[in-house]
Amino acid sequence: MADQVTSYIPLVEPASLEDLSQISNELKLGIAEHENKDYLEVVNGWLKSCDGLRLIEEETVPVLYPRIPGVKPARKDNPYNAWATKVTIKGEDSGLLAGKTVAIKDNVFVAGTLLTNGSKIWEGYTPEFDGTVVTRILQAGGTILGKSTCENQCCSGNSFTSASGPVLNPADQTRSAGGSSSGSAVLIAAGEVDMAIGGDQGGSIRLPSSWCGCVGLKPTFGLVPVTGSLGLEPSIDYLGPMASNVTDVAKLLEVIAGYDGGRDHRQNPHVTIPKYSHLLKGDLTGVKLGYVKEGYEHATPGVKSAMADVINLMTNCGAVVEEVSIPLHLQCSPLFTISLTSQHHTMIECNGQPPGYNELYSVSAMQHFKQAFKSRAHDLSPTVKAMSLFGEYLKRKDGSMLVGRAMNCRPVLRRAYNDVLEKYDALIMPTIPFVATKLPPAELTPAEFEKHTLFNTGNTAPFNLSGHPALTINIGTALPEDADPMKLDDAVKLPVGLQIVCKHYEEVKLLDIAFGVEKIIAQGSKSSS
Ligand SMILES: NC(=O)c1ccccc1
Repeated sequence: MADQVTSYIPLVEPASLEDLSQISNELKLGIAEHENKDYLEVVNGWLKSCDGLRLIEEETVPVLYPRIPGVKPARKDNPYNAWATKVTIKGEDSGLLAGKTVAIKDNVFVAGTLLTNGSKIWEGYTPEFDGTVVTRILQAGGTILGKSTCENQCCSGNSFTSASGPVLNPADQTRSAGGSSSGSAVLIAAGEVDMAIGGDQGGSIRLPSSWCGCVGLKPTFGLVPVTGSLGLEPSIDYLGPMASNVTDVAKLLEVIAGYDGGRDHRQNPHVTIPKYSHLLKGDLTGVKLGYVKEGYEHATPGVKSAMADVINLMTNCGAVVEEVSIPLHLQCSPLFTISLTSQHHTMIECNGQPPGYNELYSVSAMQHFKQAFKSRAHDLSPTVKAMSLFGEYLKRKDGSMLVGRAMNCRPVLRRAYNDVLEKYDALIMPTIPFVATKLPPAELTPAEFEKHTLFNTGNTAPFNLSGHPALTINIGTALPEDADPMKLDDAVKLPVGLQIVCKHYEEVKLLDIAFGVEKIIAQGSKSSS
């Protein structure tokens, strides 16, 4: 039939008189009972006109590389619980990622492969197209080995909230791997993949990278398209590269960065993508670094000492490191709380994809979420439930003004960092002021649960709000504060991450500084062994 184009039009029943009179009463629209039938004609006329959608083709994303559905590996093949699903997808024979294996965080679409987003809510959902980053990895010759476990709806900086159970830190399996891209970091640290895609709304790339000893980059807002992934809140959603070294992070960034033809409203079409991986020199001579006092004051002695060591090495290589103060850095946590919690509720009300953006929507994901949320919202984690409660409460109490007020602080925060970045090439601070904590016990009250999920984002979330690119790189290890003082000789030292932050779109400089740090750390460990 010539007039039949699209596959699927979501069904909405025609309105009844009762529907309209109920809504107009609730909204106090001042519509008289006898007028309702006129309004019914207008409303149902609009609804009828929506049938016309059938005549217009829908933007679809072709799946370019064949694959078979994945499988969840058996426990013995998944010692850290870092794989959500294993599926091998081979890309082009050549390209920047030829020979590289990649894991994809389980909030990103891999067509034909189950997606869980760490939550039972998504049980049974299979996306029908690939996230843009997935397509780009395959086009660049990468081989995808599967989906990595992530925290429940990505709402945690720890690694115990996934519906499939805790993800274990390879350095000490009683400890957290960090999250929410927990599996991505663990698979890199355990040597199961070369690289991984992570997602980050408050630190979820950098937190697990830091605690597992990887390199992880949250790019400038909008540099990497998030098309074909499940977000939390459109103004703090990011995808980015993770790997065991700076060169691989630069390569993966080079492949996934860049304009996606308008499928992601966050992107600027005029940004050109440098060949990041060709531009690494690692010369720290004359590089000016601002050591953010507020990001460091609360660090544990072990983390402070690792930071002091790396600063010493950097200074020996000609870098200039000076303490800087940015008081807002410590004061902006309510901005994150408001974006994450109340705005996340908006996402839930909109089935994960708020209307009004000029971008690609996954209608199947919206449909799945809608049905699942109706029947099994009880399966969400206590943190996500608390976010729903808070968001709905704010909505009922006109809290949207609070959201607006908080959003208006964002440019001020951005300027506070930019003012300092006028005088320094980069800001530095520990990514997390303490090393990996013990995985919590299974039975937690909602308040304890919340504490264990939102406790480590103090230095990371500000840059989700400000949009700056922020990278974490391992600078050594430290003893955990809670190590048994009687058994210090047996205690495992755990990775410490250095966070480096540059101006918007200065990923070349950021990666180059990180490359310099990587070099001196490698030299340092050579000379000390
Ligand atoms: N998705 C995130 O980045 C996140 C991190 C930590 C806590 C909550 C969310």
